[in-house]
Amino acid sequence: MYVRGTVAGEVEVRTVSTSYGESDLAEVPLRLEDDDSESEDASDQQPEYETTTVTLWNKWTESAKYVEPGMELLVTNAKEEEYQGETRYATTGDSYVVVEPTFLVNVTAIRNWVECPRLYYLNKLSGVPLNYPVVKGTLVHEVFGDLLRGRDLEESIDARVEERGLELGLLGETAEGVAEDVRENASAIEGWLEQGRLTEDDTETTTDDDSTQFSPAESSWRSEQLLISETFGIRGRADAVRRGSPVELKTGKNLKKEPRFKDKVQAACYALMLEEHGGSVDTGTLLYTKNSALDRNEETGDLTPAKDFSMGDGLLKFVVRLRNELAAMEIKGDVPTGYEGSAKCEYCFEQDTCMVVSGRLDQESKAGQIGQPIPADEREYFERFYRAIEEERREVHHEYAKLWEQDAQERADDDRALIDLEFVEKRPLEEGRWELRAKRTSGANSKIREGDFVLASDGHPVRGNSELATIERLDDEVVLTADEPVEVTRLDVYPSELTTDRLLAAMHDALLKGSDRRKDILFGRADPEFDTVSETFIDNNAAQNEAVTKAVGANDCALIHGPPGTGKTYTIARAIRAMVERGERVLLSAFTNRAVDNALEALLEQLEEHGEIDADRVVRVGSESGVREDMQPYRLERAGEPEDRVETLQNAQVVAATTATCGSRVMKEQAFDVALVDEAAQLTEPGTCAAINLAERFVLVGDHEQLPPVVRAENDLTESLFERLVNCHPDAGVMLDRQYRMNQRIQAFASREFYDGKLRPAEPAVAGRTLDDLEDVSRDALPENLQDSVAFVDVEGDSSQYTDSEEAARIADLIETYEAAGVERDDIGVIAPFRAQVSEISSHVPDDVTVDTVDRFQGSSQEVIIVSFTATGTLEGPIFEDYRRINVALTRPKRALVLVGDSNALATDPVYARLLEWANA
Ligand SMILES: Nc1ncnc2c1ncn2[C@@H]1O[C@H](COP(=O)(O)OP(=O)(O)OP(=O)(O)O)[C@@H](O)[C@H]1O
Repeated sequence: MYVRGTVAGEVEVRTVSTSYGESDLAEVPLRLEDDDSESEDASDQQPEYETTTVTLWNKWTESAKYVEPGMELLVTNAKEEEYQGETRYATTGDSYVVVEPTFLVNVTAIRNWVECPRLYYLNKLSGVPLNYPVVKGTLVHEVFGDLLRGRDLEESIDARVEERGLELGLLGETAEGVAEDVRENASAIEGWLEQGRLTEDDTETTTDDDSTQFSPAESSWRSEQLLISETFGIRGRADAVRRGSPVELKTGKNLKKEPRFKDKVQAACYALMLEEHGGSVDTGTLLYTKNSALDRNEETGDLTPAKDFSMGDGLLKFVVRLRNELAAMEIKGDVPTGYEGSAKCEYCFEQDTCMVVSGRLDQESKAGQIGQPIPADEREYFERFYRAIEEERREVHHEYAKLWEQDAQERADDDRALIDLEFVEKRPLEEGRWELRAKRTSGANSKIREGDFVLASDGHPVRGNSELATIERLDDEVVLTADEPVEVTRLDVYPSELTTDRLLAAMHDALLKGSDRRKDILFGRADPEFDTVSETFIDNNAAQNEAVTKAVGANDCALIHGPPGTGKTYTIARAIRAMVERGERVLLSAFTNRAVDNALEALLEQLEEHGEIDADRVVRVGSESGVREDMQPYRLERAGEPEDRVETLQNAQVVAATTATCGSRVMKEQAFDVALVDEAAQLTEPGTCAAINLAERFVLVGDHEQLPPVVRAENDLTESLFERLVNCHPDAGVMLDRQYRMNQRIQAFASREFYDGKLRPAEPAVAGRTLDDLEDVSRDALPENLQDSVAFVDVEGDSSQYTDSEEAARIADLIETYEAAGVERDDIGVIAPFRAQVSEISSHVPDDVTVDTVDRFQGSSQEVIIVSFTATGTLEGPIFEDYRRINVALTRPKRALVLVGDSNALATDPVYARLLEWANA
């Protein structure tokens, strides 16, 4: 049986004499998890939990040593015991003990940890840099996967090397040289597969097409299997699985008979997960691809590339204990010193880095320290943000847990899954991958978008057959590409730690690699300096001109505060043009792809008008699905001849990419004179650092009165660097105060409430905008209350918390009314606070009316905006969470704004009360 609960007190470890001799045991007081958490009164009352004692025997006492009150503990195959009238539990010979099972540890992290816990920590801090061994390793893995899927070796090598043209170019490698290296490694794989075929007969002949090639049989081989364990709190991707057993590929040599211990540990992690999913694993295989390439005269030892080992119970348990040690340390927020393990520092390749990091952060380390620590306030900052980023990581883990904690319908209702798909077909693609098609049986909403990486499964993303797949098309039908032919009936959002990893690396780089001057600015120890620039850049808008002047003249940084519609994009484009004219290399970045493309478009327009640079010197870095159609010609193709690819990037004077992409290995190799970051108020501090780390000076553009950074946890990440610096260095900032969007009456409330009344229409034509300006629209055809540009429609509403069908119905009527007056449907937008209400309204109104949450409307505008407040009774539930959201909603329309809600409910809040007064005026 499973015993699971929260540790309720101190854990005692002692030694006792038993009939088998001396044994260690640990007694853990555990508050058991309630099995019927669905019980009716669960929401009001803290259910009574039962506290019991669980005895962990022998080696499991090692894990008990890390356990602290409050941590979660899971014991499998436990036995029940009666002790003085009380039910207790104890481990058996078949038990596993898992500390914090919802803390999902990556298999590579466990592998690093067993090598040295400090190495694990260092890798986490700095990420994996761009270097040849890493890229070559990836290539060999890709070719291995291709071979397993039956692709021709030479074809695979050529294609894979070409795909990585850009990275190889940055490393100064040639395609031929790399192909040769990969071939050397791959021949070992091919030879071994060939041998396997002869002896094991786990292949079948494919007779389709005109080829009579052998290919590994679907049933016995599988390449790249994604595994997630809900029991052991481990996840990872096995390189391959053969007859249910893990096969790991290592692009190195190993002349011993046995696989390396850390490699065995890695394979054992996969074995644990395969067993959890119903398999029975008794061997693991490590494939050392360098072995067969060695000259037999030079080397002695065991030259066979493939080394099998038997997967013993002891090893599997050891692996779980390692994982427990790591998870417990992370939960406690401790930093490993290296003393936890037995690695010898003098043999470690990372010794120097280790000592430098330890010295700079003044951390205890087995390797010792070198150099002076960074100042105390920077160390405090490091610790604070490290903790915040780790909290964010925990939230990603909770997203994973929802894959099994929520049922399919709950996931669908949460917009995290598309369920009930009808599988249509699987089609092999040329490269050995598969195209999968499925029909949607409902028009349900979800967060899943074209280009996304998702978990495609035949029913359950963790327990069923599932695979990572890319969404190629998403309409009535879903078209996916994947490595394995899953008969997909369900898609789940794939939670990724990539963003978290990159935040950590960006923070690390800012503090440990940033210049002293940069850090003086970031920590408020020095004031930003500006050169005098006398040129006039924009002659019809003084604030914009000042902003460009500051951006161009800044030695350190400039901050442009741009309320809605004030020409941020235009100003950015003008500033970049001026920088380019001065011969500077510029990074153009933003939180979203959309903002990057908008700014790029505005820049290209300006450059074209002034014939200043040829468009070849502008490069957009991003994925094919991320970059807007009309910007595709500027997108940097990664595949190709290495030298040519790298030249295209290095020659670019303007490089445009999202801040997330700025944290990629390729972008981290780039250097710029200046980084200009749009949507900076929506970025966390480390998120902003990812971009500004790459440049000598920086310009941030944003509006901290609109949406804050998107983070899952409530902590230091919720305030943007932009906002902090605006307060810390007011002289470096300029506020754009003339808006080109809203008619006078619409902007009045937002200006007064959020911008000290400073926001004004840029021109009389803007101030006097009405629906009458639109072709074939007459306001006279509207009922009187809608003739004004701002109207309030009072709806009592229903009592549901996240939806309001009465409001939805009234909104559908309003849309009809506007249509009757000549307004086009696609000129109308509807904003609601919750996704549930978005769905509700969508089901009432025609498809071509955009209905969405505030988040999706940020950065765009519309002729008519209707806002659904979805609140009745008291305003206890968060309607728009915070006022910044309502600011965004109110500042989207150009000509008409209609607020729909329950006036009695709204009047209970002072800001909404003022809003009502304005709307009803
Ligand atoms: N100085 C200017 N003179 C004339 N038109 C301008 C000027 N500045 C901006 N505009 C116009 O105002 C409109 C809004 O500008 P832009 O798109 O740059 O705004 P924004 O601040 O980026 O908007 P958002 O708040 O949506 O991010 C555009 O049509 C732009 O051409």
